[in-house]
Amino acid sequence: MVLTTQPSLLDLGDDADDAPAWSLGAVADGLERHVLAQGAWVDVRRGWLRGSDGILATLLAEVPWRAERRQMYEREVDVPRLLRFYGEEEVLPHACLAAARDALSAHYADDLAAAGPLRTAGLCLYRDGRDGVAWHGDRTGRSRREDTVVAIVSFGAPRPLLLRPAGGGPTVLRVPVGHGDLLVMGGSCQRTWEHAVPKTTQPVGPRVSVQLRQRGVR
Ligand SMILES: O=C(O)CCC(=O)C(=O)O
Ligand SMILES: [Fe+2]
Repeated sequence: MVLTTQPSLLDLGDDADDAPAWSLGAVADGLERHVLAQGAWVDVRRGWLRGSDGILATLLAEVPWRAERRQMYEREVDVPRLLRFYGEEEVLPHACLAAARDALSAHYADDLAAAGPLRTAGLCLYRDGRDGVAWHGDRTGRSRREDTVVAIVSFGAPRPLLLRPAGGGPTVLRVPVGHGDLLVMGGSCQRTWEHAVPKTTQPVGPRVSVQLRQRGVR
């Protein structure tokens, strides 16, 4: 009798050697929870998505990245990162992103129950240290009033994601995220805390952030 091994359902990528080009670990495996004040929490799972360099190359090449401008007082300025938002009906630019979204929706089902699974994907490309995102909460839509889960999968050069209480104060949490790391903000985090990815003068390669959100949250 010949014994064969069943490939894991999550080893979905294929390359010439028949080894998976990418795979997802179990979400719970090595997940660390940081409990913050006022009903907020942040979960971190390092190296969740294996094969992240190949995924980064695909995302850099195939996502129709767009530069945006934003009104800042009297001036219009460049948003310091490139963006592409995928609504819930759109096909995501890499199969791993749909697998990640579905695995996270299952893992966080209790937290998501009030408004349904993760459905949209906001992609940001930080080209180098001159790109970043200033302090903010993701408060457009129902997250202004209600708890939500925002899950971020990162590819490429790690950049620190910082958290501080809403309205200012010292940084309480600083988590470098890149290379397939997962960071999930939950509970009241978008209302009661702020997050940022500061610009840096250090030489740093590109990073892509994929933010998975529920319907009606930006
Ligand atoms: O770079 C990140 O992972 C954070 C991006 C972010 O906070 C946002 O786009 O709302
Ligand atoms: Fe954000």
